[in-house]
Amino acid sequence: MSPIAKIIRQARAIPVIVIDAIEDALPLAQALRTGGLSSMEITLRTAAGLEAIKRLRGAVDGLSVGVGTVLSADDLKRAHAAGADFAVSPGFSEDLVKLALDLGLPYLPGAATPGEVMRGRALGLDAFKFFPAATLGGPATLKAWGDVFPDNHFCPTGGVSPDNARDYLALAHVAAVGSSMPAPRKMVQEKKWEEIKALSHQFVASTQA
Ligand SMILES: O=C(O)C(=O)C[C@H](O)[C@H](O)COP(=O)(O)O
Repeated sequence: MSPIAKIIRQARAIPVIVIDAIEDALPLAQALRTGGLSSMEITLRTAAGLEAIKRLRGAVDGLSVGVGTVLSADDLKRAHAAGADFAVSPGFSEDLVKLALDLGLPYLPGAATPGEVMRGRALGLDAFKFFPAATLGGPATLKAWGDVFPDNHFCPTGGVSPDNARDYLALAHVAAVGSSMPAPRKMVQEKKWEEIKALSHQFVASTQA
């Protein structure tokens, strides 16, 4: 199993974070961790994302900090330099896969079709983000993928909630689920750390058997 497959299998529940204010990084990370989460994916959708990754490097015990919305080689290089533990893209790019391998950065590209999974496998990958999961057919699509890619590890993201997380995780090749549910952007902006802690608990509970 590759390092990224191990990371997502261990995490099981991955919160996808959009952060606007850098001073929110630490209290947010602490709320997620206290809520039982062991990883977070900080997207590069905002300027504060990269700085948040830098600040959180090794800052919260037991919390691995990944980077999300990696769209370019530059994104990947900057995230690596910032100390990201892993990187995630919404889609598939051979160039990014090769760069991540060169950098030695555990990398989870998105896959929306079996063809993309096959291209990733050809480069030695064994783990993929299935995005956007709900609109691509949800657990039913991943069940069909499991018949042909039983040795791969998937992280469905997009429309995942405590109501359907178990439907995904019941599939052996689903290693983890990703969701913005534990820390909605507005709630982070309003610094509602107690609510985020409670939602994190709820998200974690929904991923347990
Ligand atoms: O930013 C990225 O790199 C993405 O891939 C998108 C996020 O993973 C989804 O937006 C989360 O989806 P929701 O949990 O339905 O809000």
